[in-house]
Amino acid sequence: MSISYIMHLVEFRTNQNISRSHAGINVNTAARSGSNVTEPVFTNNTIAGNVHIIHNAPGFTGYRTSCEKTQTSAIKSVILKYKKQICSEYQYVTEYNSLPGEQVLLSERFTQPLILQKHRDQKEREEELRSSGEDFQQVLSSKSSDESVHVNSLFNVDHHGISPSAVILQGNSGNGKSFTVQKIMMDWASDKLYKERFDIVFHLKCKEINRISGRKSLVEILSYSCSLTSDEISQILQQSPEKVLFIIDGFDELKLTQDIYDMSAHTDPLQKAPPEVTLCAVLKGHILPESFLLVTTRSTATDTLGKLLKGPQRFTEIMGFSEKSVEEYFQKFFQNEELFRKAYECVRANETLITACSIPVICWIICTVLRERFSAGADITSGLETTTSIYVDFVSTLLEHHCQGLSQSVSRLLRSLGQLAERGILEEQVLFDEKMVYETVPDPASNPFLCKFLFKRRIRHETMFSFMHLSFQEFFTALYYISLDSKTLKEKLTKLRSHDHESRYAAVMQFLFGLLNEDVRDTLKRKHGVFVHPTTQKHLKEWLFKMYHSFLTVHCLYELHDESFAKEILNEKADIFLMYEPLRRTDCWALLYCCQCCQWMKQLTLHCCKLTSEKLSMILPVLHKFESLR
Ligand SMILES: Nc1ncnc2c1ncn2[C@@H]1O[C@H](COP(=O)(O)OP(=O)(O)OP(=O)(O)O)[C@@H](O)[C@H]1O
Repeated sequence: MSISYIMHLVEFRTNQNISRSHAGINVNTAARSGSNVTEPVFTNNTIAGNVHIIHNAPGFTGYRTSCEKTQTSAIKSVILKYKKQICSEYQYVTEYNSLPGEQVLLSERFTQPLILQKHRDQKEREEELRSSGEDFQQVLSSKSSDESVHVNSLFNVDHHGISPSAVILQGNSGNGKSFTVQKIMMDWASDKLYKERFDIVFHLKCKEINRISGRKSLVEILSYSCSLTSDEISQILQQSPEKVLFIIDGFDELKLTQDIYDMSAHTDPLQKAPPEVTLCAVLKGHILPESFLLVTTRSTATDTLGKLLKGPQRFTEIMGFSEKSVEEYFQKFFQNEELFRKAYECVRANETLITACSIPVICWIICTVLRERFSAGADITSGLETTTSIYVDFVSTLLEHHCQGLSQSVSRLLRSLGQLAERGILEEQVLFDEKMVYETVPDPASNPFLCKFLFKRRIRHETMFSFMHLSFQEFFTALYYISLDSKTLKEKLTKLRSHDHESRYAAVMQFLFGLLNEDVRDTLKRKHGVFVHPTTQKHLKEWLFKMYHSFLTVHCLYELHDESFAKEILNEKADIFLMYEPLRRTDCWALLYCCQCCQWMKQLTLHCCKLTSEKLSMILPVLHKFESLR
């Protein structure tokens, strides 16, 4: 028998006794029951003879032999090669719409997200979920000043002088966990991060581990996911386990089986077991207890992870982008000052979108659609993509790229989310208890649109769920309403309005019109099997004729983006626009779209702006900008 790598410890096991020794200089052997050791021959790395060998037996603390010293430099060169390989692979990102071979440099995209190192309480959560626009940015920036943490200090000692063995990095879907992991890998491999701290960093993706079949050891699992051979990995793990970092991405996606609780603890990196059992042995600290862990997860699986993971643990959360990071992202994306300014101003003038931009994947969607518009030479004054279309793109992106093995059909999932969202709006809730969620959504843990929180309630924990932001709750309500027949919809809207939720009602109405848009309707039907009920479209349009709320009308028309209908409505209802309500800066796009559709609207708007009440003056700089773009 020969083994191709040096063993630090070799166990020769007989049926009766086990004797251990440290290889290289001092090896004990014993015969199998009833037989002899048949002339074992030890030649450098080769051991011949009728012997049974178990690698890396527990208890090994690391002897440094002269032989090993030469291997240390061999290992160094293996790690160097590994780092080079990581750099060449991780320097690029493949975007969701990339064609084969199309890639973007990570450095041209990556923008520092806001990472907090604390659990927020119920009040703080509610505040984040309900605020929007400038208020929302204030909420974020108040946290960024004193509670934010940089990736390079994730493993630093705390004020008790304790450094964590395992760091949890929680974040909502699309908030940038995998992207941050890619950046950490890239920075480590290029010696910019954790250089002294970790000799080696392994990156394991849970969704890939799910696809591995059969029984596998840790070394085998690692060898599938990186360029190193099993032998190289074994050597590295044995050399200095306390300098090993495992980054495990997407714990929420790991398919856990009963085996992880039933199987006896295994401690050997070469012992085979179902892949999830092997991985959990690493998480629990049974295998390589001295090593370090960074595990990313959505909030829906954080409690399970916390129970499995070895200690001391540290909890951190990716909050997404602050206002400054959104601007930086746009700048990086467009790499052209004029286009960046145009795009950023567009988004800033839309309160809902600028708030949603704290979710990095939304920034990517918006920049991508705007770039397409710009390159097609679209006239910017015709407006940005509608808010609804961006939300639909977001839903499609998460369903297509961030969902593995949904337990139900997409249309059912969306419907159940809509029912939960509606109930929340009627009951004025943004946080839902478990009972309420399980009554409507069958499998909330695997739902990428829901977030889960644990709150301390006296001596217990309480689990609550929410949408990523109140605007998503409003969007999913509208998505549910749009497929109802006109009679039911009418009842629902009446109820919504009578609950005195004027701003919720207005937001749902805007999304409803956005969902009526022809392109959006087509996407929903084609991709997700969601149909607009035939009677509903007619009902909603009729309703708009009767509505006496000038700015809600303008926003609904903008979301619908049907020019001839907009003209018809505006001419019909000219009288309601003679009395302008106070303008907000965020009304610009909708207002300008209507100005485009109807000449008198434009004159009226400019006339009103000349009246310059304090609020009207807020809109002027933006209006002038648009005028100059013409
Ligand atoms: N820090 C960032 N800088 C630039 N873009 C980012 C950043 N974070 C995320 N993105 C963009 O958002 C997209 C989604 O991010 P990512 O895949 O990392 O989310 P995630 O948190 O891992 O989601 P999930 O939990 O669904 O797997 C990325 O493909 C990228 O376009």
